Amino acid sequence: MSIESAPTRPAVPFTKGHGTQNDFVLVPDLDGARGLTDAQVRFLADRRGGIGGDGVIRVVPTRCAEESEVRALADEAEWFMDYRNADGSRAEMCGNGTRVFVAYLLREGLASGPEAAIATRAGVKVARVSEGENGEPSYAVDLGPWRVTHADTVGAQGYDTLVALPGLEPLPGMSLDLGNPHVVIALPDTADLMDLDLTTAPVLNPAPESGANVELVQPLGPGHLQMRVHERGVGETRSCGTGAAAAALALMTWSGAPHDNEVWRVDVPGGTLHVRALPGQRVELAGPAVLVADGVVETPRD
Ligand SMILES: N[C@@H](CCC[C@H](N)C(=O)O)C(=O)O
Repeated sequence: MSIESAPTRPAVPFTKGHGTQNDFVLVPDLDGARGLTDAQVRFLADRRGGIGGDGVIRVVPTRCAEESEVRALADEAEWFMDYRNADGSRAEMCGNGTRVFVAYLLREGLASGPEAAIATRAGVKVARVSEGENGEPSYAVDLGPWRVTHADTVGAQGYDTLVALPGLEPLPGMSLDLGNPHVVIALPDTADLMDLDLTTAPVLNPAPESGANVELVQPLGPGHLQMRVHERGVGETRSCGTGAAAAALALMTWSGAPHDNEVWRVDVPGGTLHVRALPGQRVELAGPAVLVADGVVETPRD
């Protein structure tokens, strides 16, 4: 095949952004005509052959979403965060992604703020932007309802899963639903969180049907914890917003029950997040969002 006759590769505009270094490639699809194949998502997320990110977010009108349950949200939220993990799989929610998505909408004049409602596969989420302590914008997102997944079967401590990690005895974990699935494990004081090998996925027993994001946590003091995470569809990431919320809620639950408006600081390798237990079994996540670059990339077709 001559170079002249090589098929053209679709040119895709993108913005690279991150929230506490959980990084995303955002692709505007403002009339819903573009779509993204799994291969295009994997290419965009590829750190060597593509742009690089833990996830890919298509910015698309809610009325153009493929899923009818999402289209039904169009009256409440104009824009849909079509979230895909780096392996191409679809996720219901991404806490850090919601902040970056709203930062993008505001920058592009697609929303006016200070409050913006966005559609996700786990319902409508409302974000409020304000000036953070460092003078940079801070985004607080009502992540909506949460629950301990196996509430009917759990023991007094709420453990329902055993988690195997390289070099450690199996540890008990608690499953939580934040729109997407999480298993939170409190590490013993004797284990060094930073030393854990998360290059392979922790093995869960029983294995959840749709997989899970796994958070390893250690309390650092009252209302303060540190966490590492292995994300479903990605691998270890430097932060996970819904994971930070799950971790804080698990610790609140283990020490009784969350109090209304109780706030926890969550330190992750990529920065710091704050989690607030809202009245009515809801939860809020607050943190930064940064847009770092814009460009156009030629992608494979499929
Ligand atoms: N990083 C995200 C979660 C992204 C989706 C997750 N990997 C899943 O498959 O559920 C966050 O900030 O919440």
